[in-house]
Amino acid sequence: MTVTPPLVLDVDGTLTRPEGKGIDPRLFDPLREWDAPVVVATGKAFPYPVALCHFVGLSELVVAENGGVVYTGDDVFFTADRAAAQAVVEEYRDAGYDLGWGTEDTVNRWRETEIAVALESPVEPLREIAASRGLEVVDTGYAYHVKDANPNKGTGVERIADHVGFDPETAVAVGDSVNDVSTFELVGRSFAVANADESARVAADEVLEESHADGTLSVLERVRGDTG
Ligand SMILES: O=C(O)COP(=O)(O)O
Ligand SMILES: [Mg+2]
Repeated sequence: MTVTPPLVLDVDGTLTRPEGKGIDPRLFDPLREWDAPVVVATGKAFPYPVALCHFVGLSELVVAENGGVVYTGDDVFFTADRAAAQAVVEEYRDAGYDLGWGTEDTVNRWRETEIAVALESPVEPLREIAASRGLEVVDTGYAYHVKDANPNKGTGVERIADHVGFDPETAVAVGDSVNDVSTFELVGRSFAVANADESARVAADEVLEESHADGTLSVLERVRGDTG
């Protein structure tokens, strides 16, 4: 008899299909029917994971903005300040660079605690300006995130686990990039999908043979407890 573990799931590169084809719908039913808490831990702005949970029919247990925003299902916590990141991007813009998202910029529009910059934009000047203001730049493979070094996905998951009442040591995490290292370090068992970056591969207990959502589906098969 095995018990179904809580899950901590990254989104981009982990629940998605390759080549920008969005979330793999084969995950919807197993996640909705998962017999333990499912925490979505992402670098995306807060509304994105909330909407994902809402439309898939999951409880809203959300770490957004790489730990800057945490929703326990009852309370929202903001653990970093957008103003500091905003100052970095103002200086970056003044130096002639662009965030790369176009005029409406829905990537940052609802972002409360950090700012994301497109991978097409030059990263070295961004890193220099961020460092001079005590912030860091995290490259997830999907965007550069200008953020406070302190909160991370792991601190957010810890807060949710405490509130919901599970031991992170019993949880299983799946992810693909450096912003998942903190959750991999927190939980009892961690998996990097085959498309994961070097940091995630090194931090994970196991690197999967399958990539993207195929990898996550294989983890669900393996760790799901007996129902009877
Ligand atoms: O927003 C990003 O850059 C990456 O998002 P993720 O943490 O869900 O992979
Ligand atoms: Mg990811």
